[in-house]
Amino acid sequence: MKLPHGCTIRDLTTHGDERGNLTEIFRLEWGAGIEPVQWNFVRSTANVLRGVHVHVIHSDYLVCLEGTLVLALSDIRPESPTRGLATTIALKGSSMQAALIPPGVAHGFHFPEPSSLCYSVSHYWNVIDEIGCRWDDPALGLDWQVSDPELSPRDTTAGSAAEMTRQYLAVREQLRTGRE
Ligand SMILES: Cc1cn([C@H]2C[C@H](O)[C@@H](COP(=O)(O)OP(=O)(O)O[C@H]3O[C@@H](C)C(=O)[C@@H](O)[C@H]3O)O2)c(=O)[nH]c1=O
Repeated sequence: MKLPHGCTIRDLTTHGDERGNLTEIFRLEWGAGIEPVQWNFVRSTANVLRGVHVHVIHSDYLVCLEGTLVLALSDIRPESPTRGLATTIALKGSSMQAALIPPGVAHGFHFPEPSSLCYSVSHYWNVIDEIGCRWDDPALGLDWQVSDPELSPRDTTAGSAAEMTRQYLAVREQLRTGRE
């Protein structure tokens, strides 16, 4: 499966015994492309959809611990070799994988069943870095296979993918010039 440039999916090894099981979900030495500063734990009820969001600053590193996470990715970076590439991948708690999403790759999470997600970020949560759009805007190129998901108020009133891209580029430029 082709992923947007810089995204990775890593298979994790689960060690089972009579008590249950244990899975290492992150080691710095794996070179996963992130040095986390914050970890979040998220529970979602069935048919919740979070996103679509894109970040200018931070990368996300996520593992579905229980249930199913359908991860949707859409590359909005104008300079990316995979610009416009969009795909969906099912990550399962029963066979854990870790996904890395770099800045500029718009993403959404759909949970078809009650699910738990653990994710870390490369930079502390900052509302400036929370840019989003309507999850079902056709311009994202995503084949969600979802109807009428549960959304947050913010995601329900989000604008178009074109507006999200404009905002992403404006914030990126603002941060670049602010650094100079
Ligand atoms: C993301 C985040 C939220 N919050 C708070 C804000 C709010 O009160 C509550 C729920 O936040 P949100 O509605 O923004 O959560 P959510 O819609 O799940 O936001 C997440 O969506 C996925 C798709 C991502 O890409 C994440 O980076 C993040 O944007 O938690 C924090 O305190 N720290 C955090 O790191």
